[in-house]
Amino acid sequence: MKIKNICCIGAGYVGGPTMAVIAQKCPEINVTVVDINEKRIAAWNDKDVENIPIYEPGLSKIVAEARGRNLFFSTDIDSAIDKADMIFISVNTPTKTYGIGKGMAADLKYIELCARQIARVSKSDKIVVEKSTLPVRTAEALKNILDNTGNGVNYQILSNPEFLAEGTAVDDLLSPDRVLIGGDIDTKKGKEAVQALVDVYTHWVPNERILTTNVWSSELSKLTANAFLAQRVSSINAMSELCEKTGADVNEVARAVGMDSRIGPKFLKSSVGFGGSCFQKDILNLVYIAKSFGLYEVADYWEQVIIMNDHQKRRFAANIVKTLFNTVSGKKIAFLGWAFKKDTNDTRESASIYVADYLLNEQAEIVIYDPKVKEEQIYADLDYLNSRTEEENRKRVSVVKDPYEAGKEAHAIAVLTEWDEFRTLDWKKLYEDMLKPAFLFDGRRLLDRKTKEDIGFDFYAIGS
Ligand SMILES: NC(=O)C1=CN([C@@H]2O[C@H](COP(=O)(O)OP(=O)(O)OC[C@H]3O[C@@H](n4cnc5c(N)ncnc54)[C@H](O)[C@@H]3O)[C@@H](O)[C@H]2O)C=CC1
Ligand SMILES: O=C(O)[C@H]1O[C@H](OP(=O)(O)OP(=O)(O)OC[C@H]2O[C@@H](n3ccc(=O)[nH]c3=O)[C@H](O)[C@@H]2O)[C@H](O)[C@@H](O)[C@@H]1O
Repeated sequence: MKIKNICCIGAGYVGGPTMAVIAQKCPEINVTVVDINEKRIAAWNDKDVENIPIYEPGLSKIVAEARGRNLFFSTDIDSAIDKADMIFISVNTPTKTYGIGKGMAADLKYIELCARQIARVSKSDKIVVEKSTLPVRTAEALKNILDNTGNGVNYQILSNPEFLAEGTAVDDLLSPDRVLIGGDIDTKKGKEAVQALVDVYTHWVPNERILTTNVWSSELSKLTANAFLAQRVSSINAMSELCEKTGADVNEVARAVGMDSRIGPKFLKSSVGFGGSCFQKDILNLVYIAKSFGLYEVADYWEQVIIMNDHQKRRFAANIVKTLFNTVSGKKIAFLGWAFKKDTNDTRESASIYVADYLLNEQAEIVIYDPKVKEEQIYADLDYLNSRTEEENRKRVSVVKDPYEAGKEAHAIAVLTEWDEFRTLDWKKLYEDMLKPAFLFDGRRLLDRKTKEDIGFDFYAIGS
């Protein structure tokens, strides 16, 4: 079966870049990305391709090539569903904030709405692809909704989780470690559906990197991959605290350990704690699923990854207070970085939000500089926590466009994101403009200790 029309519901960090690459690589397939968010769709359609709503290196060029040719962005969801032979669901699946499973389970209301809309609109057979990260066995619920509409349409459900990381999305999509496709491989129609999606990817992904499994393995593999990745960060962060007590250096330990080919060198960078929209959400979801099957030891095991991460954020903040003679009340602390990692403007679950909140509770004054994050986003992140009034957040936190302004007359500087530009700042100038003793806290192991101490800083770095 040859796919001619693809529809993707959800034009976010995953739907947008993924479909742009599919459209670029498969010029004979029409790809329409739809969303209920009109502003977002308008931004994807902006005449100036640099204004597309997601910043990812290399993305605007791909969009420029395919948009209007075989890549379209639209709010007409019904018509795109109607035309499509394959529909990707790429909507958000946040942690539930209400009801049963509050704070743990994935909120599947957006997924269900998509399924109901597909069921209502479809007149011809469809392959429905789960692109969002979902709890294992969600495909069963989707199939139930789709098959019970009684309009004679045949649906095949596939799971095709996405493994891209923000900041490197385009490279990750163009040359993925693997593409995972789960389907009903025991039936003829199921096999055909899997093959149809395999044929889309083989336009640019080598066959040996395309892995097919049953649906449940595919759904669970995505949660597992994120849990393992986050676990590595929590593992090295746990060691960072021990390093600080013993005179070992976490970078040296990571290097020594990572050279063991069974362990490998990646994802062993100690930090102030992992952030991003997915690690915490997906592990909480895994913990919830394990508990719902009565697997309490499994749940506790994975929950520890989150507990360690929360501890790392808290202890970084607590160390600032302790080092500044046990009080930061009324003291100015400069933050370099607010994004959850470099090369993205995404701040979801960024460690900086929680470090700031802790210090604000201790009555600090915070001045923030980040090269890509907008002021309104920073205030929105703090307001969302509900720790104090919006007025108070604006009174005690300021956002500046220049790192030197942030450092002026500060008691301390804290590096929260590993932006490359922070390495090459004029640290001598920063030092001179600060109050003395001038404290510098490196939450990313970005800066060289010796040169900073030679300048005169009281220097603290995670894990050394
Ligand atoms: N952000 C990332 O780097 C990655 C995310 N994922 C997963 O992909 C999924 C999507 O994540 P993001 O793209 O980051 O989310 P996002 O929040 O950036 O985008 C989701 C979009 O879906 C739209 N939407 C929600 N309900 C809709 C409906 N009923 N009809 C039409 N549009 C609807 C929203 O308006 C929003 O624009 C999540 O399950 C996430 O866990 C997976 C891999 C990487
Ligand atoms: O499902 C998802 O959303 C995605 O989640 C992560 O991607 P992402 O969160 O975009 O970025 P990462 O590079 O994984 O970084 C996550 C956090 O961990 C931190 N980190 C990462 C690596 C490391 O060694 N140390 C460390 O502290 C980063 O600074 C960042 O805060 C995974 O890497 C992707 O494979 C996955 O598709």
